[in-house]
Amino acid sequence: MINLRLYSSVSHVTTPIFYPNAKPHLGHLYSSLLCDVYHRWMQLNNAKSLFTTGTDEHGLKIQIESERQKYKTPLDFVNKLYPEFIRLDNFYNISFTNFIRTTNSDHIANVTKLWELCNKNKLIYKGTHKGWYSISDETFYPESKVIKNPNEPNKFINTESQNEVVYQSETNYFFKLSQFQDRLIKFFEENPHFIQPRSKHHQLLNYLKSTELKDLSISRPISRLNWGVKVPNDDSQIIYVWFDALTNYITSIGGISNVNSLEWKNTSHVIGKDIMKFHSIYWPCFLWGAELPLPRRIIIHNHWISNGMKMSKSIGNVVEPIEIGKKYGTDIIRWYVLENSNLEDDSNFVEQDVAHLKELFIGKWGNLINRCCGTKFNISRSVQRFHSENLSQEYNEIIKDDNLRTEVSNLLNSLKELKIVMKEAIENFDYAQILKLIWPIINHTNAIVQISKPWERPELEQDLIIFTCIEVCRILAILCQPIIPNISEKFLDRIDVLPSKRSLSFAEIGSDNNYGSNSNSKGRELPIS
Ligand SMILES: Nc1ncnc2c1ncn2[C@@H]1O[C@H](COP(=O)(O)OP(=O)(O)OP(=O)(O)O)[C@@H](O)[C@H]1O
Repeated sequence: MINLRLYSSVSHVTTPIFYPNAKPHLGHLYSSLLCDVYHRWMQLNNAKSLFTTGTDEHGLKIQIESERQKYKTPLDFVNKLYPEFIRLDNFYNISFTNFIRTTNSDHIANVTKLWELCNKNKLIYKGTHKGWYSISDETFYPESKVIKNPNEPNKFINTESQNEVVYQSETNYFFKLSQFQDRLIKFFEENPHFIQPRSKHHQLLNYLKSTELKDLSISRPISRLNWGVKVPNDDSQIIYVWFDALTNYITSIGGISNVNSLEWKNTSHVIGKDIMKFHSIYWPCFLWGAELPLPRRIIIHNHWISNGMKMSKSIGNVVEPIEIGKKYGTDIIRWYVLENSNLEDDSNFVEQDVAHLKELFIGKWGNLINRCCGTKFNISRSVQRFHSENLSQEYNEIIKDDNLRTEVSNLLNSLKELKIVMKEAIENFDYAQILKLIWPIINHTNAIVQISKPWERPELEQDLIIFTCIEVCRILAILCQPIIPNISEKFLDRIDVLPSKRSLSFAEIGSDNNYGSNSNSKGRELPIS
């Protein structure tokens, strides 16, 4: 049991678990970043926050790739590749709290248990399955979605993902998915926020209303697929990789016995649109089939594109995130990726824009802090003098210039507005909206230093202007910790903000009455270079 008195709330966010069939790329980093910012924000807000990621290690795609690369067993193959995902996370400060590997024994026990619960409820039966299977997508496609491959006339592809399909006929276990069609439609209609963004909710609802759900094959004969969890009481069949993979979300909260927990009720699954059918249709039905509650919601994001196609391990059209992070800095990439994407649209990676962003960080934001830390000023004295939540009287009395007073008041209003927008935007994973508001605030603060020339003003006026500008820098650095943890830390260190005063409650004007003690000394390093 969680002691809620210690926390303002409880939250759990998950990335998809990724196939370790090759090294991760920018797309994987994107899903992880969306979750990391949410998780860090929750923690900054004093919430108990869990963050699950991991690797989906079973299935035909892994089996085939491991054979192709001449590994002794698929386990040897995934053992070699799963650390690459952890390496990427560590490199980018992705602060997951739980890493699930589907080859772990506790996970396998959960998959077996979920199967048994669905079976007990008479939702699983044995039958013959004929159809077009895509190994790459690990799914069957209906005849209507299969065409000849225009480049290789002897082969076939499906029209959804364009990946190759092969015809298979075999004995499988089936899940009675068709029974859940009306319940799904009703649930989506009554819970329009379960699938976000709204466009995806409508897309799924339209699909469900126009397409008859067929029962789903949820096992493969061991002769075709041997790398996976065995069907309980039938050693000749292996459980379908999606039934296995989706269960990881329950493994991460401590297993099926914990699904009535607050963590589960507050779980947000973040996924790419390529896997929305599995999460939005199959997953709720598997859970209902076992009489288990659903998570809070599913957040679906679009893709990073390269050469006009989804960036993908199998195609190889990828941006290598560690290389690019070494070149520009991980926080610059974190910011770039989040500022140049949104859930609704596909995004293109443009390296020139990353270089430009880095210049902005150094030339605008870093420079603003350096200016305030100049030896002509005294941040500590300014803070001692003016730390107060309401400075309007001081501004009226000390700053005689009407124009400057108006500029300062507008600046402080945009800072307040940012905090309000941030709360809602983070809840909706809409980070670009926040980041676009930050540069105008920095530019505005720089302009105020430029036009007011505090170095030419009497001490009291100078201190008030410096106090205002450095408060903007301090508050922005506190608010941006979830997005750029390293750079924010450097900024806050540079102005000597105590580690105990970096939580969200200190992101208010005047809330820290004691910082900047040594900031205007000569010889202090630049915050970023
Ligand atoms: N181009 C992309 N843009 C955004 N997210 C992506 C992208 N590629 C993968 N992802 C993330 O990874 C998930 C899929 O993981 P997976 O390991 O199957 O990646 P993949 O590169 O598409 O793999 P493969 O090419 O082997 O099919 C997506 O749902 C999404 O969360």
